[in-house]
Order: sequence, then C-alpha cells, then structure tokens
Amino acid sequence: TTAIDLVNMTLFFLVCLLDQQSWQTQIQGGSRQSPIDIRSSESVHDPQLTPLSISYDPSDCLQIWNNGYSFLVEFDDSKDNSVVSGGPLENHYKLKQFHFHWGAENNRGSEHTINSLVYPAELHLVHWNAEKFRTFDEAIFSENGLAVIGVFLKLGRKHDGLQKLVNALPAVKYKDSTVEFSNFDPSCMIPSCLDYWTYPGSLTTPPQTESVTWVIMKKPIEFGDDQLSAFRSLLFTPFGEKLENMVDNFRQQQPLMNRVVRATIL
Ligand SMILES: NS(=O)(=O)/N=C1/NCCS1
Ligand SMILES: [Zn+2]
Repeated sequence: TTAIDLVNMTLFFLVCLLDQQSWQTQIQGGSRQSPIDIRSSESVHDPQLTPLSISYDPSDCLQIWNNGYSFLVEFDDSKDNSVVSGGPLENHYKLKQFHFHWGAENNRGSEHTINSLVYPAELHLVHWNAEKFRTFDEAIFSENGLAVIGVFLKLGRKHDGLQKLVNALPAVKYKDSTVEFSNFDPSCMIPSCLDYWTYPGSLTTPPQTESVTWVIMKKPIEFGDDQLSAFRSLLFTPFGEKLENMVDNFRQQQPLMNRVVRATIL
C-alpha cells in the first residue's frame, strides 16, 4: 500500500464519519418533533389511507417496568405475533411496549392535543419496523424505524380491560421495579372507531429521535377516576428516596414546521 492509498483510505473514512454524524444531527435536529397540537380543520383527508391492521397476541406480554418516567408494559418481539401494518405504514411493525402519559390534575396529561383540547392521559403503543431493521434499538435511530399508536383517555366509566393492569401497579410503585405480567391483550385499549390522524414525528422522550410515524386515534377510550389515581400513585423515585409521585410526565408541544397531518374518514 502506497502512502497515497493510505491518504485516500483515511479521507474516505473521514468522509463516511462526517456523513454519518451529519445524518445523526439531522434526525435529532428538530424539524419534526413531537408532540403537536392537531388542528383538525388543517389536516388533509387522504383517501389512500387504508384502515390499520392491528393484531396482538396476549401471550407475548412479559412484564411491567417502572423506568422512572412512566410504566412500560413490555412484549416479546422475537416472533411476528404482535404487529401493526397498513394505514400509512409500508412495512409491518412489531409491538415492543406500551406506556402512558398523564397529569397531576384532570386538566392536563396528554401529549398530543386536538384543537388545543387536552385529555387527562394518553396511551402510546410503540412498534418497530422489523422488515427494515434487526433490533428496536437500531430502529429508534432510523428513518421509518418506529410506529407509535396514540390513544387518548378520557374520564368516565371504569375500563374493565385496564383493571388487570391497574391491579399490578402497586408492585411497580418505585423506579427500577418490575413485575411479571402476562396474558394481556392491548387490543382492549384500541377504540372501536379506527379513524386516525397520521404525521411524521419523533419520540417525545429521550433520545427524541425523528424516527416515528405517529398514528393518533380520533376517538378516546374511557377509564375511571380510581384507575387514573392508580397511575398517579406510582413514583418517579426509587425505594428509599424522597417520594415523588409520577405525574405530569408529558412533553411540551413542538412546532409543526413543514409538516402535514393526514386524516382518514373511514
Ligand atoms: N413517548 S414516546 O413513545 O414517543 N417515547 C419513547 N421513547 C423510547 C421508546 S418510546
Ligand atoms: Zn410516550
């Protein structure tokens, strides 16, 4: 290898490194951050948006984990049994986990809003593109890596399907606690009306990468005051430290910038 070859190889390596870093900056640069306020009158009806195909296997449900920001219900994503496809998605995406965001009081809690209307809580069902990427962690940092279904929760009748989850929450009161949790079908939290808005966005929690296709269900589901109180009884803090109730775990809204929110009318 001549000295010229070494210089060329070094230059090639540096160019690749800079390109990769500039791309990383782009996906975290802030041109498509979430959450947003969805202004229904400004959304565009797209007749090409097909219904979502959602299929979950309750036996994929593994555990609940208090990660110090929310509680995550985690799924076995080693098979292809719990997946979402269709709608705005070009591939099938595997369910990895779901979690919620909520407020200390009923006038706040959701991350997305509809014409500035806030809900007391919002469910996120997090899926990753298993056709294009090998792992969830790879997908988080990749274009079209994730699909998150957002479902608003409004206060009303007790949600019977949610109660099994609520009953398990005392076991994960403290940050970093986990509890085995099996045979739970998240389909019970999908509204019967499958109309949705969709837009390109980001994770709302770190690393806030711009890798998410958001699908926000138009209709909320209902749950009871006692169920929301159980969410609020969780703690941000680990056992033995000062008690800080896990509340107001939602991100401030982000500018829409150069994005269009598309809507179905099914
Ligand atoms: N709230 S969210 O779903 O956008 N944030 C996440 N962070 C890591 C996986 S999901
Ligand atoms: Zn979330």
